[in-house]
Amino acid sequence: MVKNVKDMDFEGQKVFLRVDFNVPIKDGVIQDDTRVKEALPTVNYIKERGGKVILASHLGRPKGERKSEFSLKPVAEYLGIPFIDDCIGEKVINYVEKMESGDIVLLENLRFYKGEEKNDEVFINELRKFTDIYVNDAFGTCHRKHASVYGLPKSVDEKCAGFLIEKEVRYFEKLLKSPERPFTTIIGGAKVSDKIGVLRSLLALVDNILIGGAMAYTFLKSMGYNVGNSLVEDDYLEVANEILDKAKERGVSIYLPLDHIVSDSLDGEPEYIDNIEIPENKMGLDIGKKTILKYREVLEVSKTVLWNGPMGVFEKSQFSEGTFSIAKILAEIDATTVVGGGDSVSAVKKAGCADKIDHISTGGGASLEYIEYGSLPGIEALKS
Ligand SMILES: Nc1ncnc2c1ncn2[C@@H]1O[C@H](COP(=O)(O)OP(=O)(O)O)[C@@H](O)[C@H]1O
Ligand SMILES: O=C(OP(=O)(O)O)[C@H](O)COP(=O)(O)O
Repeated sequence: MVKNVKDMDFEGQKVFLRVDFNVPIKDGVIQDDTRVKEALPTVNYIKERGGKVILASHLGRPKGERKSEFSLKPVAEYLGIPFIDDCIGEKVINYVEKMESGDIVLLENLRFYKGEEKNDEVFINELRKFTDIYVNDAFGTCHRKHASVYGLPKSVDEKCAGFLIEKEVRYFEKLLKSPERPFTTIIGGAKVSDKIGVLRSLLALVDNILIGGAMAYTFLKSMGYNVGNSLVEDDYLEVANEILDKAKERGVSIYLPLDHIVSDSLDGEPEYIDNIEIPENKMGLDIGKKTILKYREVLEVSKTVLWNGPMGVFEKSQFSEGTFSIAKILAEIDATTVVGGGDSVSAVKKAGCADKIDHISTGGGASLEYIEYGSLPGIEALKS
């Protein structure tokens, strides 16, 4: 059984609260604060009940190195709370010893240490030194078997889930029980190797899969099309092929881009290509207008839509039309709509459509894996 915060007595306790503050930051400015805001009910609940709140998160993928662009300091400044420029060691232990009931502090990026992603025992022991109670509210990271999400809670007796995890799980449970059909999923973004496997399981659940973003080029290449310099994960070409074959067997329709916006580089001038194939030396950076039209047709007759991953490099205005168009279509259609993932949610908000989406999930990969397995390692680790 997984406990929740209401089952705990936080008074005077050191509470390690794992949150997902992996928010898009540009020049030190938070571009989308959804994940921060969604964690606040749990933060405030523990604070009001006298816990010493030690907030811990990752930001981006610094690969075990201390890199200033991945610092969580801007998030502490945004929240107006104290910040420690480390997440383990004497500095943290000494600070926590002086904390009083109701105090809050944010630690530096957990992924500045290799031990976090390796779920390393020594790193876990360091975190345990200042953990009386462990609370996980990092839904977006619950699919990772990392130290702060998996190893630490497994080694702590007093542990529970926060309000955000409860809310997300409740929503996905309901969605999965009896989704209205046709059920369409839209997958894009750049984390191809992370998300391509999930497509295999989604074949058992959905009627249509619309593919965009970098994910599309691995599929197109696997079908023998030229994709120029587009982002492709060559190790996954076979997986892509297998998914296409299985989809045919099961009668699931997979849609891929028919045309593209390409350029020489991420900062280059946009060029429209009215073709599935991409010329040598060009990279596909957004879906084209024919693709948008086709995807609209499918979405307009769908009754449940789950979207994770932008259709292009939407952070640059010249490559944002595909993503923003999909966001607007989702806002218009008569279907249950769910959008998950840091960047996808940011895109929906930038397009001004967030209030027309039924559920904005703080997890992209996490929500997909929840759907795949019916639980997540970070949630399993909370079971006593
Ligand atoms: N065609 C593309 N080539 C390179 N990067 C892309 C492409 N399409 C989308 N992206 C990038 O994918 C990133 C988001 O991917 P991902 O993290 O998988 O989504 P989410 O955060 O919503 O789960 C964005 O930064 C976007 O610029
Ligand atoms: O942004 C996240 O995932 P998402 O992009 O799938 O929503 C989470 O913070 C997990 O980050 P990770 O995919 O680097 O482990």
